Amino acid sequence: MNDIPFDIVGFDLDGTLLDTHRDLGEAVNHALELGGYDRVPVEQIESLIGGGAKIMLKKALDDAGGVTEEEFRPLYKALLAYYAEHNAVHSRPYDGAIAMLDGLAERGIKMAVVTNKFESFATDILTKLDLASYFETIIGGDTMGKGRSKPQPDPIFEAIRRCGGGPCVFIGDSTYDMAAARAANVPVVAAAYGYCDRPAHELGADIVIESLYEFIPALQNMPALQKN
Ligand SMILES: O=C(O)COP(=O)(O)O
Ligand SMILES: [Mg+2]
Repeated sequence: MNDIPFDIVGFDLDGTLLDTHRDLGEAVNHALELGGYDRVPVEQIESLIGGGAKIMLKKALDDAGGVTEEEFRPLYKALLAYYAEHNAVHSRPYDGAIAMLDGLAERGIKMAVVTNKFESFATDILTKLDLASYFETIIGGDTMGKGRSKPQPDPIFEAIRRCGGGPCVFIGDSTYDMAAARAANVPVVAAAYGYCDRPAHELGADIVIESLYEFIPALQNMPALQKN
């Protein structure tokens, strides 16, 4: 029986379902080294995650002094090539993720991933971690076309559509997620354990959780704020 007031749950990926910062950090460091810059601690990369790989590398290079568009392009290409080969070396679901996904599946909830990663990377990682089958659809930063990724609402609308419609709640860890969910008019939960580019309680979420074990209990207590 479904005891939560939603039929659809949309998930951000990096910093929400999966701890991916080490693999992303290694990819950034690969590009930094190629450009002749010093490596940075992978923990430092966390706050750069959320807007996709391009923004992550841009921010890392800005911190290192900045580059021209011409210098940027080959480094970005190198990052993507490296990440394609090393995207699930250290990346793992957060504690409580599997039990939570099973709990939602038992309730007949349709689940979707809405990430700013490239769709192919997201699908590849979730497949390698044996998690892809939980999801009705995986929508990446490139799925909807240019200018239509989070913080735009488009990928959330598309996820709801692909899940057959119905009341939806979204969970994410960054300002991109909060803005996208607000623009799509769906309630939103903040993952305080993630890479929050702002303190979790300042993200403007309806609810803040400290671990994925808290997610289903939080949903049970959440009124259906919106029928889509
Ligand atoms: O890789 C990123 O920067 C963003 O990914 P996310 O949308 O899954 O957090
Ligand atoms: Mg995220």
